[in-house]
Amino acid sequence: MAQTISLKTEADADSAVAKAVAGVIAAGRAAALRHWVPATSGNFSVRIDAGRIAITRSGVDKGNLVASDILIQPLDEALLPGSSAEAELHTALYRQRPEIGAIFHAHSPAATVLSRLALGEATVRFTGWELQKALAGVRTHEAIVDVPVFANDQDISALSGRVDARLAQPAADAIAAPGYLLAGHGVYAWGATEADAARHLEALETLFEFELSYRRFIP
Ligand SMILES: CSCCC(=O)C(=O)COP(=O)(O)O
Ligand SMILES: [Zn+2]
Repeated sequence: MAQTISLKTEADADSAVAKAVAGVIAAGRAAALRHWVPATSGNFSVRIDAGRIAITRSGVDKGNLVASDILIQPLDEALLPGSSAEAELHTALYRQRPEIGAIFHAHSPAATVLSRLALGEATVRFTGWELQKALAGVRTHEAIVDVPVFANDQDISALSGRVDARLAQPAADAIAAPGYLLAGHGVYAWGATEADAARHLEALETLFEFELSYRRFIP
């Protein structure tokens, strides 16, 4: 009996890994179809369990991922060889927020351009858009939703520290979006599940496009 239980537990663990890997592959393909991850940019991760994530290797085409392009990264260990250049931005967030199940990073034109325009404001603030309601916790177009903007940095540990510090102190008068912008670089979005992270990424990308268009008409 004990042997049967142990085999079942191993099978469950294998299936959790396979499900997370499949989720990463699907997220990369979906982003590539939208032209959000040009030239190997972007990185994608899905939580397997409390202590592990599946995450894309560095430098691979995120639109054509195969299982060997994905690493199984323990959250309490050093980054594996071949890790994404930005893996620490994923692992730090998963460690701090157990409710996060997936994190997707893209280099879409709207996120990359708007983040540069908004760097001086430190935040992209949305209000008045019905699509805001696609973001967790937003119930009305009248809500005020903040997306923090950070200066880009090649020192990912330093950047990760700044992201963690700022996300820990959201504005009292706004709802914190499930994502942030890196100026001239792209967007990070997350959710409790892969589907939530995908919806958040799509909603944020579209809201960035709205905002860019809208800003052309206002002084
Ligand atoms: C070619 S884009 C420069 C690196 C980057 O910003 C990115 O998102 C992809 O890096 P990775 O190491 O995860 O492939
Ligand atoms: Zn990037």
